[in-house]
Amino acid sequence: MSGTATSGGDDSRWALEAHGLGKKYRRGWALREETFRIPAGRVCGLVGPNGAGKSTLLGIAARLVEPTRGQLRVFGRPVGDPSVRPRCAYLGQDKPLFKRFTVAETLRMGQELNPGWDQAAAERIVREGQLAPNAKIGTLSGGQRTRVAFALAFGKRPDLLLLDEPMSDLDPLARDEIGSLLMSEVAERGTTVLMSSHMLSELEHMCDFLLVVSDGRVRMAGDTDELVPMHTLVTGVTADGGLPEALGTHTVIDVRTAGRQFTALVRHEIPLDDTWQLAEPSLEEVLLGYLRHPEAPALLSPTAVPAHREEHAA
Ligand SMILES: Nc1ncnc2c1ncn2[C@@H]1O[C@H](COP(=O)(O)OP(=O)(O)OP(=O)(O)O)[C@@H](O)[C@H]1O
Repeated sequence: MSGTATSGGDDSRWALEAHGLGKKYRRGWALREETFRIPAGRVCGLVGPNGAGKSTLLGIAARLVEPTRGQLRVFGRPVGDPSVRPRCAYLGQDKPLFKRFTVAETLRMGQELNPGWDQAAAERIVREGQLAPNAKIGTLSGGQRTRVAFALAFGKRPDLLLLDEPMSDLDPLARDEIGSLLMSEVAERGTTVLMSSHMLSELEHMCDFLLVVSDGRVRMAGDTDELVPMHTLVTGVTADGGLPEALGTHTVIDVRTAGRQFTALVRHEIPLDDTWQLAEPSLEEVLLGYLRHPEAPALLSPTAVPAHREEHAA
């Protein structure tokens, strides 16, 4: 849990707490009045298909998008509270930087705008990418610009880091390096990270909490350590081309068949019949099951469900 939360009291245990949070655009709901929470000090993977509502949620947390309904609390405070902004850093997909600024001028701007600025941390990130301080942002490659944007975000020393597909244009070495940096920030400072990504293997490696969204709805949320063991991969022989009847007493999320053999991802409420071959799935297998079947019943672990809150002060 975070050792950096400063607002005191129980609420600062939760980095984000959404109550009936919704965003409606002209064409419809991007986020459909959802209720969930993310504990402080965790690395939370935000997963979902294109158009699921991930950027919308990150945008609301970064105060770039105004919610239509409900409220979002950050470390126990309403997202619009002036105390919230200095504690958050946001890295969007488009990474807006001033093209005419040099790398050094960009970091200087970060220093001037952020009272808790850590110049050494920001410079280290830039140096490790062999970026010349006098290089103009406009002359950098997409991945190099991403590195500068990361330097700005880390230099701010935020308690909450909001990352929208942060590593999509980094080469494998840079991905690995920035990923390690992220993990050491979390370990050393208790920083909370909410990170959208389509790279399931990367999420498996980095995240200890998950928020899966599809069509604006939360489909799964909670500790990976809680969520994954609630599922079993069941392999057996099909009965008349279908699933054995006995499997029907469980929640079957996804089924794959090859010849007469089936492999089903099952959410088990009671122990499974051990005449089948049973195995614990990987996080990636669980995520793929829920992504393939957004109609599967939602699963929120108790950690991800906020206590009822009467007041809705915005
Ligand atoms: N500014 C906007 N105006 C109108 N509709 C929008 C706007 N931003 C997002 N939407 C719509 O809201 C829905 C959710 O979009 P969002 O960008 O949050 O999805 P996403 O999960 O981040 O997708 P991706 O993985 O492709 O980045 C989509 O249907 C999108 O078209």
